[in-house]
Amino acid sequence: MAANFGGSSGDSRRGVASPRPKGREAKNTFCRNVTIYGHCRYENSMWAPFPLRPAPDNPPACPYIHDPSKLNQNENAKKRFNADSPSFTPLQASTNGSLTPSARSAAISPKAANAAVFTPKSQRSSKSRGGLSSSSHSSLTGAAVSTPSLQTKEPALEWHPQEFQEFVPQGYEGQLVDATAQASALAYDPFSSGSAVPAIGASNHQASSINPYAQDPSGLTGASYYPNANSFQTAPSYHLYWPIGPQPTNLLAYQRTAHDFFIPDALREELQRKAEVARSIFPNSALPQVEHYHTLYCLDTAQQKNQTLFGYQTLVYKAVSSKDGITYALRRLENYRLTNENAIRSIQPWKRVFNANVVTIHDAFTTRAFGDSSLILVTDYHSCSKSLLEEHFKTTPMPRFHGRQAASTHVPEQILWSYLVQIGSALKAIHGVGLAARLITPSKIILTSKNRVRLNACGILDIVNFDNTRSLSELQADDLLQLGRLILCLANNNPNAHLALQKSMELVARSYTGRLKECIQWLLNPQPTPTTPTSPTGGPPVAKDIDNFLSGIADQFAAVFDSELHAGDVLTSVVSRELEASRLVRLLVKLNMINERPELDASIPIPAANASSPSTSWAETGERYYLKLFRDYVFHTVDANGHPKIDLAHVIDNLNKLDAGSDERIALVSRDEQNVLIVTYRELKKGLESSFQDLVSKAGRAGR
Ligand SMILES: Nc1ncnc2c1ncn2[C@@H]1O[C@H](COP(=O)(O)OP(=O)(O)OP(=O)(O)O)[C@@H](O)[C@H]1O
Repeated sequence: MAANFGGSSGDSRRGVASPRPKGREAKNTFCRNVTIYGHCRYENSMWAPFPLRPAPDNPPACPYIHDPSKLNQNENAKKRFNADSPSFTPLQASTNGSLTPSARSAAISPKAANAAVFTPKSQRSSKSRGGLSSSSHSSLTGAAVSTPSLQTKEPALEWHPQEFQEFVPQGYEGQLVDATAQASALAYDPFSSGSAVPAIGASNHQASSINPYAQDPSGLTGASYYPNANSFQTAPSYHLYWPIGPQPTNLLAYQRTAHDFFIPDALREELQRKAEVARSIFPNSALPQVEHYHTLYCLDTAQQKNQTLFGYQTLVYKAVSSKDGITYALRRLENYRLTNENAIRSIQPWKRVFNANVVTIHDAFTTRAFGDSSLILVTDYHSCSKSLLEEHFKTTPMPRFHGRQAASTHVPEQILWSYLVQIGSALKAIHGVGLAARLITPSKIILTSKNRVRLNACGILDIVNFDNTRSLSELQADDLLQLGRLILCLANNNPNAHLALQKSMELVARSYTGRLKECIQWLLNPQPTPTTPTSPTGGPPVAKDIDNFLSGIADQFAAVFDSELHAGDVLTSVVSRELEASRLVRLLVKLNMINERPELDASIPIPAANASSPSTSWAETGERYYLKLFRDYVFHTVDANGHPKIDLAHVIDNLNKLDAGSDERIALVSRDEQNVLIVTYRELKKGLESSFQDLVSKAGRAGR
C-alpha cells in the first residue's frame, strides 16, 4: 500500500505526494472516493485497529467511511454483542486481504457473506452499471473507488452510488486492476535506474513506451524506424532537469538557487539591455528615411567630430531595413561628392569579408535624403557597442551605457594580447582577399561584448581615397604599423603615445613582459628585423606580413582560442538550460489552452463526451478534469495553514515530469476535497496530448 491518504506527508520517494500539504491532507482522511488501490483499511481486517467484536456502544470508527453513523445504524441490528461470536482472527499478510469463505462466514453475517462478489469495472459489461458495484470499479486511473471490498463484506450499508458522480477518464476504462500490476506498481521506484515497472495495465504500458518521443506512442507505423521497437524502453529521464555541458561553478547543494534554472543574471541583463537599445527610437525624430532604411536613430553622442580620418564629418545611425526588418548601422559622410563611379564599386570586395573581428559591410550608396549629398555605408549593427576610444581613453560619463564611466586604467597584458590576436585574425581575412584595413585606430574599433573587438569603418577610405596611388603591399604594411601604434597607445593609456615613441616604449618595458614589447617593436619597425615578432632568441630576417606576424604570436593565439572555447562552452550550457525553459513554456501553453476552457460546453458535440451527462462541460470531464486538478496541484499549492505556497522547484519538477511522462504517481485532490485521483504523469501526459489534439481538431473544423 503505497498511498498514504491519512498521513501528514506523502511518500515522496514514491511520488505519492498530496497536493494539499498537511492541513488539507489531514482532511483527505474523509475523502469518499479514492481512485487507486482503494482498500478500506477497516474492511481489511489486516488493517483493523482492534478485533471485530465491538461493544454495542462502542462501534469501530472507520476513518474511510464518510458517515460512520450509518454504519452504526445498520450494524447495530445485526451485530449485537454476543459472547458466543467467534473471536477475530487476523488475516495472514500473504492473503493480502482476500478472505477465505470459512473466515468470512465466521467473521461476518451470513447475509454479508452472500453478497455479490466485487468485480472490477473492466470485467463487467456496461449494462451492469447502476448497482452498488457499478460505482465501485477500481480502475487504477482516476476512477472513483468506493472501497470495493467493503461492499462485499457489508452489503447492508446504505451506500448510494448515485450520490457520487462517477469519474471515468477517457481511454482508461479497459484497464484492469490485476494483482501482478498492482504488485509491480507498489514495487515501483521512480528513482531507481531500472524503473521500467509499469504502473497500470502492463500490456498497455509497454505498447505506449515503444517510442518515448512519439506524440502518439500507440501509432506503430514508424516502428521500423526504431531499432528494438518491440522491447520496453524506459522514458528519458530529462525530467530530472540535467543541463549538459561544463558547470561554470562548483556550488554546494544548499547553495543552489532559482538562478540555477535560468540564464545568469549578468548575461540576461546584457542581452536585454542590447535588445532595449536596439529597439529604442526618437519619438519625434526629424531624421528622414534613407532608401529603404527607416526609423533612423543617431548613435553619435560625441560633441566634437573628428574630420581628419576621412576628410568628412561622419555620423553613425541605427536604422531598420524595410526589406528584411533587420537593424543596421548607417555611417554617413556629410557633403561627400562622388566623382568616380568606380569609387563606390570598390566596396564590393568588402562584402565578401566575413570575419568575426570585422564589422560586416552590406552596401554603400549616395543619397540626398539629408538635404546634402551624403555617402552612406551600411554595416552590421552591434547594439551597445562602444569604441576602444570610449572604453580606454575617455573618462567622461556616458549616459548611453547607463552612467558607466569609461575606464582609464592600466590595461592587463592578457587583454592586449587578445586584441592583438583578434585584430591579427581580422587582418588575415582582409589581406587574404587583397584588401587593406587602412584604418586601425581606437575610434574605429568597436567592442561588441566583453573583450570582443571588431574593425569598424573598413572600406570607407577605399571609396574616399579611390585615386590613392599607394600599393597594396604598402597599405598592408601600414596596417601592421597602425596595429603597433594602437597597442602602444593602449599600453600607455594615452591616445598620443606613439608621438613620443622612446618614452612610451620604456613605459611598456616597465609595465609589461619583454615579449609584448618585442611584438610592438616588430610592428612599429618599418623594415624586416632579424627577429620574429615574439622570438626572444632571434632568427633569420622574415618578411613583415600578416602571416609571419601570426606565426610569431602562435602561442598567444592558442591561449585566446582556449579561453574563447571555454566561453563558448559556458554559453552552450546556458542555452541548454534555456532550452529546458522553452520546452516548459510549450507545455504550459498547451495546459492553459485546455484548462477551464469556457466555450467548449455541452452544446458542442464532443466525440469523447459522456452522453449520459450532457450538462458537464468539456473542460470539466474526462482527461480535462484531472488536468485541471493537476494545474491546482502544481500552481495552487497551500501550506498547512492554507497560505499560498510559492515553490518554483515544485512547479518545475512537476512540469518536467509531465513532459517526460514519468511513471511516478501523484494524488490529485478535487476542490471539494471529496475525491482523490491517483494518476501517473504518463497518464496526465497522454490526457494532455489527446485533449490538445481534440482542441486542434475543433479549431480545424471551425476554420473550414
Ligand atoms: N556598427 C556599429 N554598430 C553599433 N554601434 C556603432 C557601430 N559603429 C559605430 N557605432 C557607435 O557609434 C558611435 C560613433 O561611432 P564613430 O565611429 O563615429 O566614433 P566617434 O568616436 O564618433 O569617431 P569620429 O569622431 O571619428 O566620428 C560609437 O559609440 C560607436 O560605438
